[in-house]
Amino acid sequence: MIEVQALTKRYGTTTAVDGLSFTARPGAVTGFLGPNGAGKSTTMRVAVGLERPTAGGVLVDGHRYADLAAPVRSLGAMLDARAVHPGLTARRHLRALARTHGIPRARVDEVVGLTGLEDVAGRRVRTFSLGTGQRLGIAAALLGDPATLLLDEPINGLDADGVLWVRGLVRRMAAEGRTVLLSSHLMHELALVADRVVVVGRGRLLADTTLDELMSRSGGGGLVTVRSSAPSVLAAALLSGGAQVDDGGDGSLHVRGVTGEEVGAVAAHAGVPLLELATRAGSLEQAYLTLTADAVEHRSSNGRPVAGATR
Ligand SMILES: Nc1ncnc2c1ncn2[C@@H]1O[C@H](COP(=O)(O)OP(=O)(O)OP(=O)(O)O)[C@@H](O)[C@H]1O
Repeated sequence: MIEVQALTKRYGTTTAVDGLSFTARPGAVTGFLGPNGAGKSTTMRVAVGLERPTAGGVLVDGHRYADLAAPVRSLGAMLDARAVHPGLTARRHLRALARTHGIPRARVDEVVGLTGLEDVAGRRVRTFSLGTGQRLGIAAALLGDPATLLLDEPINGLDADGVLWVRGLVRRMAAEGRTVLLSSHLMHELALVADRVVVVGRGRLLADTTLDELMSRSGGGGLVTVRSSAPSVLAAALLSGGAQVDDGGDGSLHVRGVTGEEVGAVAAHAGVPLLELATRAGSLEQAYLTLTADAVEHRSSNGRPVAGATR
């Protein structure tokens, strides 16, 4: 379990994390989401004792990282997959880590197997692709068979196979009862894997919620377009049920605040035959963009956040 408690971290005049509190619980994948510069990496670095908090702190299974009896067995972290000596082979790198932490050599072969690195374990790290390097970073995080796994942007730069693999791995880890905290600046990377999301912007908590709750904030799951032979009767019935209704032309209505199923049920109840019904998904991304709109560091001239902007 990871408990972030009123954490503040300042670098000179920059406040990277600003009174942040949330808990990542065992048996679940917690997505840690926020635009570039939101403070995710800083929070994770504090969790593993690489940074000293300005105020508050992070507890791992009830203890500060520095006070854990066997830190790598409690918490496995991948913060920067490139932080490996490029001249070492993957296996030598993992063996060196294992030796430092008193982990048996046999565990190295286990994590090499778990991360699909068998064919490249004898190759020097400098020859690795980004995706293979990420796998090695995750292998290192798994060495101590930790109860909590902390991965900073593990999906960044992976190909489709790699993305599926990371998703499968973290789901398995959570199913085994482990705590998984996974950061990303992209909602769609977490949408299929996270049980909960903690959304941060400019170091502050913006939401700590389930994906369903987040989606419902954007207006009941998106837009439903419905065409019928009696649009005004249907519009009246939908409005009286609390939906937002706009005229879409051609006898069609644009409906927000209800699901497609609910529109169908209202139409049946009102005795209005439907000619067409379409729902538009993707509102989770919209909910996230709306939530973080004020926290994005880089904007285009039209005031919209620039997709993929970096610091
Ligand atoms: N060592 C440091 N010295 C000064 N400022 C820092 C340092 N580390 C981070 N910051 C600043 O703190 C803020 C939060 O950075 P952080 O890397 O934690 O964000 P992030 O959410 O992980 O973003 P990204 O997705 O870009 O990695 C940024 O404004 C960053 O420039």
